[in-house]
Amino acid sequence: MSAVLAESHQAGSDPVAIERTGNAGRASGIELLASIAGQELLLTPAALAFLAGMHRRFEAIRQARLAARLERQAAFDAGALPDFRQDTAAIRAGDWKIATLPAALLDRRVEITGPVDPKTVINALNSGANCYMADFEDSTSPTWANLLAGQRALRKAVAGTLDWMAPDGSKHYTLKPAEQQAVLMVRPRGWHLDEKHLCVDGQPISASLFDLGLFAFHNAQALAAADRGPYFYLPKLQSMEEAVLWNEVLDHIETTLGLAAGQIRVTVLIETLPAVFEMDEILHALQSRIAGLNCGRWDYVFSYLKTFRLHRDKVLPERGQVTMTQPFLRSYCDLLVQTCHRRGAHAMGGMAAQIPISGDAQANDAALAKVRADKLREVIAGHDGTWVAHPALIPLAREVFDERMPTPHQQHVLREDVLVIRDDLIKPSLGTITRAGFENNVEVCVRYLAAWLDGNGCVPIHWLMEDAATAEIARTQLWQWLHAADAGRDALHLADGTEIDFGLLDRALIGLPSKLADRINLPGASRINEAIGMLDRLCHADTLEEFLTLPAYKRLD
Ligand SMILES: CC(=O)SCCNC(=O)CCNC(=O)[C@H](O)C(C)(C)COP(=O)(O)OP(=O)(O)OC[C@H]1O[C@@H](n2cnc3c(N)ncnc32)[C@H](O)[C@@H]1OP(=O)(O)O
Ligand SMILES: O=CC(=O)O
Ligand SMILES: [Mg+2]
Repeated sequence: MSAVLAESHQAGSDPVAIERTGNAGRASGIELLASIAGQELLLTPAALAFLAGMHRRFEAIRQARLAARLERQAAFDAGALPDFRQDTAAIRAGDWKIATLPAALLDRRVEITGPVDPKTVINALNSGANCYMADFEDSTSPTWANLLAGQRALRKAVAGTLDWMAPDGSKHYTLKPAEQQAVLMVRPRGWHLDEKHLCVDGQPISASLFDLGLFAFHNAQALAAADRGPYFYLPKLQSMEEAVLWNEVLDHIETTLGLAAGQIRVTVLIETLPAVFEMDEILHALQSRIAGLNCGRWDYVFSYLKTFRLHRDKVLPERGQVTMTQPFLRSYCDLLVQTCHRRGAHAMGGMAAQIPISGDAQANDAALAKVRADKLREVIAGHDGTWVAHPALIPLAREVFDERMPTPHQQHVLREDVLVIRDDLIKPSLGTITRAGFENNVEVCVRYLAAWLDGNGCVPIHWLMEDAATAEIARTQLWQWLHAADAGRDALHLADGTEIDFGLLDRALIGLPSKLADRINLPGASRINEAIGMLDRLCHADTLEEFLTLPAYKRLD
């Protein structure tokens, strides 16, 4: 084994054949289309061969699953409504449980999430939370540099050697001892995304396989030896079949890397409207390796909007009014808790968008009160744990869960009182669209997109955490409101009676640069005009773009 391989593959023996990049790599079908210093330590020939093997085995199935999404959406666009499946009724009716949970995942009352830069990784692992979800998805802008810096940071964190010096030398960050660290979980990007910098046989590899595969390749054995995983969060699934695909991928990884069957455990985000109708089926498809389901509320609202993009009777009020106490979101959480606990899985709560507000005690108290109310709602509903966006929120979330959940989890709360039917899950919420709500959607979208294009995937805007999922809600609402008048239908109106038309959008976009002019330190300030142009095009397009990050990724790197 070469020095590089010996350094980069902790297991000591290569489980897969080695191929080479460069000219020889092109001959082997593997091409790296970007280069940053030190990447060869992660993208070793063996790691690349491992990723290529997964691509060759699973790419056609991934494409079939993505095509199935479009087919299903075409039916929704034609008027069909999502519902529980008839062909899987036996799975829902059956009496079965998921595999016993590992000790490290029994008590997950507070999970912190955050992007994968070294400082955040250290702060999150040291934060006192039970778990840390290292996020390559909603909160990471997937520049090549961010992805590889993240993989490198996580690899060093698993090895216990990660440290980081603030650029001005003012603080040296080091990890606490392993037993005091949060349990690491990693969230790869979703099935819809490609990783354009790594091509196999002329095709870009799936971003999910790249993120998860590379992490597993370098860390799985060390984590397994410490009985700490590997553990993953799986995002944006839309169907049982997509869970089957994940299960096959994870089986393959276990076999190839010599892990015990079922060593990899996953938590699936239920964050699309179609998936809420297949929760039992998703648990069943991943029965031997699932640990829980999570209410990914922001993408869930985005998915509701997207699914019903052409359903005039399902238009939601402005973003700020679509809170978790709205009946359709309450039903989603209740059904998730009931489903999980019936099967022996954890029912994880989600993320309140409020973050601590520095320099304004009153506003800070109000923000924290909202987070507290959200966590209280979750623990009362029967959730086994929750998410926080910021370390300062951990004590608050822990206090609420400790008080109401004296046991490590509350799987004994079966929620047999819950009776959720299809119509409960698709009921639109009442409310209004105000001028401020419209303009806020425009501002959030532009500022988030600008930050993302600049390599920053999570930013505070007006003291709310904004990431890809929250920005998607703003973007999709704008498109839906603006296109409500298509095909000769009546336009929608703001609460003040103004018709929602493209003039309204134009005025909001034109006014933005001057509104933000004195904020030169805004994340992504130099990309604001580009973001304005993108939002303008996305809103004018006749069809709704599936994901904001698909066209945006073409402009990255
Ligand atoms: C819809 C979804 O998918 S939710 C999941 C995805 N979203 C997330 O994970 C949100 C993660 N949160 C964040 O990225 C950040 O909290 C932000 C961007 C919202 C705010 O960050 P900042 O403006 O840096 O916050 P602030 O200045 O108050 O940070 C104070 C300290 O806490 C740290 N910190 C803030 N958030 C986190 C976090 N999530 N994990 C670890 N450390 C964090 C900062 O690094 C900073 O550390 P330092 O004192 O050592 O310099
Ligand atoms: O990933 C979480 C969400 O709310 O979206
Ligand atoms: Mg999400």
